[in-house]
Amino acid sequence: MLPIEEAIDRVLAGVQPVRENEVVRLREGAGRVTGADIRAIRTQPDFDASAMDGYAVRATDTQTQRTLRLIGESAAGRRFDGVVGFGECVRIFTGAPMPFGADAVVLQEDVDRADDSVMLRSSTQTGRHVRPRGNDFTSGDLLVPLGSRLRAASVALVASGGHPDVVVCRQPKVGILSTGDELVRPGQPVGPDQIVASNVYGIAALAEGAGASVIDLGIVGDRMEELDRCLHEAFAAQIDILVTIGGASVGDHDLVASGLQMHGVTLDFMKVAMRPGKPLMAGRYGRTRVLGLPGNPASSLVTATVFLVPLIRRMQGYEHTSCRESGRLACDLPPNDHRTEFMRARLDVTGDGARIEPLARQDSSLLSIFAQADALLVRPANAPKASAGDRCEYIRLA
Ligand SMILES: Nc1nc2c(c(=O)[nH]1)N[C@H]1C(S)=C(S)[C@@H](COP(=O)(O)OP(=O)(O)OC[C@H]3O[C@@H](n4cnc5c(N)ncnc54)[C@H](O)[C@@H]3O)O[C@H]1N2
Ligand code: MOO
Repeated sequence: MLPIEEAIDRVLAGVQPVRENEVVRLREGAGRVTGADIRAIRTQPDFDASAMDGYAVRATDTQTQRTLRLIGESAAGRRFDGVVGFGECVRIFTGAPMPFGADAVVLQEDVDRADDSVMLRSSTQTGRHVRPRGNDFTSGDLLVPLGSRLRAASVALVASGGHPDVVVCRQPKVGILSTGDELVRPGQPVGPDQIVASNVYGIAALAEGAGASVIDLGIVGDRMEELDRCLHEAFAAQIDILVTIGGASVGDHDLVASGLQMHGVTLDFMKVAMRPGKPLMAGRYGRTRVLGLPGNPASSLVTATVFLVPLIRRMQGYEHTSCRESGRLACDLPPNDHRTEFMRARLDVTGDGARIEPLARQDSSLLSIFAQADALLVRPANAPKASAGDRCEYIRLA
């Protein structure tokens, strides 16, 4: 059986980022990867602006004059058109353009006012409480470089730079095919001996969270002709990654490995030294990467977290695909065998760092337990017994 690190390396080997660009509305841009350098097409602010509510003054005047004459008002969106002369001031509000002649703002808390007379309690200096033109950025400045994931602040920055749309890389396209005679869709009548196909929902959520677009390719029964027809349709859909669920093990009805091979998929490996998720296939069909995940719900979610998410990240150009963090065990653990174990666990992050405690039941069919887990505690292959307080690695679950 292949060690997990080697299996991950082999899945990621030679993966090229998707570099086909498309233009999306900015509201759809969050989480996407930029396909070009994004430069400002305006200057922000495009005028010297007040940073406070108060009075726009000529700083030098305040060295000699403490009483100034109020000659108008500058509000955000509606500037004062005149010029501030010697001994004069203008009422001003945060974000409003500085009037010509004025070069500082005195806070309203620091004056006494009687009608058109404004009495300053102290002098001020040039530039005080003024945001100069271009304080944030200037037209032509690089706002977000090519290949960056657009976060909340970056989409706001791109908007501020004057762009209603943004050039992004096409998302990696993942097709998910569920296999098994026993499966029906949620909401459909569940016959005797049938269960609801649940894995596709969890895996689609993981894939979309990692930045992919997902097509649900449906459910295929345990018959070779049916599987072959579905694979044909799947590859015709121009997907970057095909994920199959179930039928990956050694039972008489586990047809996926032979079905994939008959269809022309080159399988690189079919088993990994991990728990859960031992029956795991990886291969290629032309430029499409193929992952054959096991059917047990926890096994499929763990293998998707460990293999599919990094593959999607690499296809978006991320070098760092591993999301392991370090914490301390909350309890003792027995020695591990030759399979790296991913234990569904509770995470408690306090000022002293992360404490991590595996949940009591680790059976790979238990979605109710998985849904309570915050993290996967990683027990390396052949790890000796460990004690509460020992360092350990974990993968935070989204
Ligand atoms: N003799 C052996 N038996 C098994 C081995 C082994 O090494 N020798 N490996 C076991 C391990 S480990 C796993 S994991 C499972 C994986 O088997 P498959 O990938 O072939 O999965 P299935 O048999 O199709 O299904 C297993 C289980 O999961 C349910 N399932 C399947 N698809 C879905 C779905 N889309 N949503 C929800 N649940 C699903 C299915 O009904 C089964 O209960 O094999 C062990 N056996
Ligand atoms: O390795 Mo299987 O994934 O335990 O259930």
